[in-house]
Amino acid sequence: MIRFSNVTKVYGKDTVALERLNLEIDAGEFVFLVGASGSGKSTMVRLMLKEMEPSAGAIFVNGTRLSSVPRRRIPRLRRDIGCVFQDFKLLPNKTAAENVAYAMEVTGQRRRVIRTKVPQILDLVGLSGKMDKFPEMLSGGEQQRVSIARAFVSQPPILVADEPTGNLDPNTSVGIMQLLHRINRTGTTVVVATHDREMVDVMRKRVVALEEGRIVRDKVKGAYADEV
Ligand SMILES: Nc1ncnc2c1ncn2[C@@H]1O[C@H](COP(=O)(O)OP(=O)(O)OP(=O)(O)O)[C@@H](O)[C@H]1O
Repeated sequence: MIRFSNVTKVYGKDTVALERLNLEIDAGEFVFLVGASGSGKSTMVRLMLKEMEPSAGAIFVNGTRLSSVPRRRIPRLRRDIGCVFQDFKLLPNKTAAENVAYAMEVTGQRRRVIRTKVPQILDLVGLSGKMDKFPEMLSGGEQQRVSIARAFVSQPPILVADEPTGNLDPNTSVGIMQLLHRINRTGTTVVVATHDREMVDVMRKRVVALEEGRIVRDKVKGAYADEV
């Protein structure tokens, strides 16, 4: 589903963010990318979204080599990867429902589909009573739920989250992780970059640990928590 093949990313002249990295994530997996600040997590996320190109090596998403995707087809590619960020990235002048609807509009979905799906997805993330609230009227956890709803409303095969709980308190974070887990159970491949070790241990999922742009551990479900 997602494959990094010998990927190196160098920023500028000599900042090596990833070094000959190999990783394979199968369809339906839930994978944490962990590592200290600067270890390369966000770089991996940005490469998966084709926000930039690797310096060497190749990235495949759904069997497609990203470097062969022309610029004009990037929007189509992004439809297959929902993304969630630490700072939610909601439009402040739109309500929760409008934020989700807008994401569907820009990908060309029909009005009728949007009208049906928006309430359904907001209900799924536990926000049916807050559809008409603007982001500033919502808590951080609620805002993140809106952004997850927005990322997932078209049921992409992959959902990528970069520090989704970075701005949230521990209890709220657990709720967000449980939501991502539920989304994963519907068959969506979920990749979460985080430095929240406690959360990672609780979740008992595959954990890929990065250090200075290299994978130093790759543990399947549960094994990681037992070791540390
Ligand atoms: N746009 C950029 N230009 C130059 N160097 C960059 C850029 N983005 C990241 N880097 C460098 O690449 C390395 C990896 O950064 P990256 O953001 O991928 O790490 P990270 O694990 O996501 O860190 P954090 O947890 O702090 O977000 C770091 O040394 C960082 O300083």
